[in-house]
Amino acid sequence: MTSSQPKYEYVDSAKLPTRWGDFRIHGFVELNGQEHVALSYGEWTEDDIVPIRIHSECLTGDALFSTRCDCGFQLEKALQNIVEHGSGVLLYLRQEGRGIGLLNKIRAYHLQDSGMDTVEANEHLGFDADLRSYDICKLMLDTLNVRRVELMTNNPRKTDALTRLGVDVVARKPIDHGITKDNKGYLKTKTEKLGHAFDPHLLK
Ligand SMILES: Nc1nc2c(ncn2[C@@H]2O[C@H](COP(=O)(O)OP(=O)(O)OP(=O)(O)O)[C@@H](O)[C@H]2O)c(=O)[nH]1
Ligand SMILES: [Zn+2]
Repeated sequence: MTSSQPKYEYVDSAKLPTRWGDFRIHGFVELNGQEHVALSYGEWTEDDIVPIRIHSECLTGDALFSTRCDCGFQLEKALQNIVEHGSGVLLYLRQEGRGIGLLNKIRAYHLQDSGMDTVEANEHLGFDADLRSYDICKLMLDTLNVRRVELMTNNPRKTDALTRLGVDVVARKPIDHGITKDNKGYLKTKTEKLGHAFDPHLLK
């Protein structure tokens, strides 16, 4: 393989009506076969600031209604925010379990059931705390003609990654939805060990 070969490519787009409004879905694939999607809503020009969310796959939270994390709540809120604003993009990255995969996340949950926190559990299994890469976001945003964004996140790594990729992150919008008795400890650990920007009053 030569270094000039693209690592990812755009595949196709289609309509995607949702509970909140009519989105379009855009498919992308990495050379290793990993598939990702972006949802877009409304219209913009390349000078506009577009609200976006980079969402990491969480089967348990996004599809199975888990309250162990905040993912499902954030996903819904992001789509609602986009429709309310009238335009925006959700990048749905298939990086389950912060990149360790679904079954390893279940192993990590089991360790957390016995008292470890989310970072300790990853490390016990031989993984770094966070293995995610955001490089494909650049191709996704370029394909959708998005240059300037308001990023919905509490995770400063996402802001830094987009900025390094040449995306103009004009603002960050906190997304503090879905704090439950089951995930407060997890969110506190994210704040203390992973640098997430949660309002400490919300986690009391
Ligand atoms: N390894 C591991 N992954 C987890 C755990 N709980 C949630 N995840 C994964 O973490 C990812 C979501 O990351 P979060 O740290 O919740 O949030 P974030 O995406 O970094 O930040 P926000 O943009 O603020 O939501 C998803 O891929 C989840 O599957 C856990 O205990 N262990
Ligand atoms: Zn989750």
